[in-house]
Amino acid sequence: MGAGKATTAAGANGTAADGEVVARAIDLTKTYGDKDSQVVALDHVNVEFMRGQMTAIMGPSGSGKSTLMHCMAGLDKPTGGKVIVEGLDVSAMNQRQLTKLRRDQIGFIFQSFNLVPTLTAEENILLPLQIAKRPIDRAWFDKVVDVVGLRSRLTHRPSQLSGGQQQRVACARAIMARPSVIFADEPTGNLDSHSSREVLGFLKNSVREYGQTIVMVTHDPRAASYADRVLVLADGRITQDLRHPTYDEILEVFAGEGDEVEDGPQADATSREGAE
Ligand SMILES: Nc1ncnc2c1ncn2[C@@H]1O[C@H](COP(=O)(O)OP(=O)(O)OP(=O)(O)O)[C@@H](O)[C@H]1O
Repeated sequence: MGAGKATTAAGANGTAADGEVVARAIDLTKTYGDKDSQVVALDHVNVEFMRGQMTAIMGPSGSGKSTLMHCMAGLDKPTGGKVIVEGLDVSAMNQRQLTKLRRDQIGFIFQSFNLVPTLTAEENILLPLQIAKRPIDRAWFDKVVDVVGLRSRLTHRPSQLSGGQQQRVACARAIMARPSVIFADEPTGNLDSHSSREVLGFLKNSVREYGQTIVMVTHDPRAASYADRVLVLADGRITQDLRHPTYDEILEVFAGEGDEVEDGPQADATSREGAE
């Protein structure tokens, strides 16, 4: 692991050095199954996510990345410990409170875009606000649409858009409600290198320009190199916490772990341009 000037390893306890905490896990534990066949997906994880930062979560398959994100987002109940988002104890919330939290404070971007096929791009972007009966800030909508470069595609349905364009619609939808934190689960997993760069560039831009907080699970070291911080999970624990690591420093962490991290044509071609 590089420990150069730009890359500050903050130990493996996930405690960030500075800034305002948006979300934190305290002693977070998640087990599946019963005593005889128990799987420890998260093993006493302590981590803080800071406002205005993009954090990538990496690690081998089965290391607990999705479980961590789902617990942080209130989609999954922890077995032990706590999740706090914007000072609210997510782990203690009932279903109604969780629905409100996910509606008001949290944005999601999935690998499979999750757009409504019968709605236009514009309708998809505005849908969560309409469901929540929240007013639509047209000036913000215009800004977001211009940043994602979808102005000429607003009347198109998902089937009439490329994968990258569909994912940019999903990004716009997530950011439209100005959530406290966006959780992205392999947002570039289904995209070619060009579209990946577009989507990552947009996410990075929203962090830089609007102070958006993003937590993104990825297997792609190129995608992770866009992040301000890279957390590495192994066996349900945080084993590395890297600040502004370069692509090479990220690769070094996984050196010798074979096929656990993508370094194929897509990863190779996803340049870091726009990442800094
Ligand atoms: N619903 C479930 N029931 C039982 N075990 C589960 C369940 N969900 C996850 N697990 C187990 O918990 C562990 C962590 O899974 P998780 O999906 O969080 O890993 P991951 O790092 O996201 O993996 P991947 O990169 O393959 O998506 C794995 O051993 C997995 O098999």
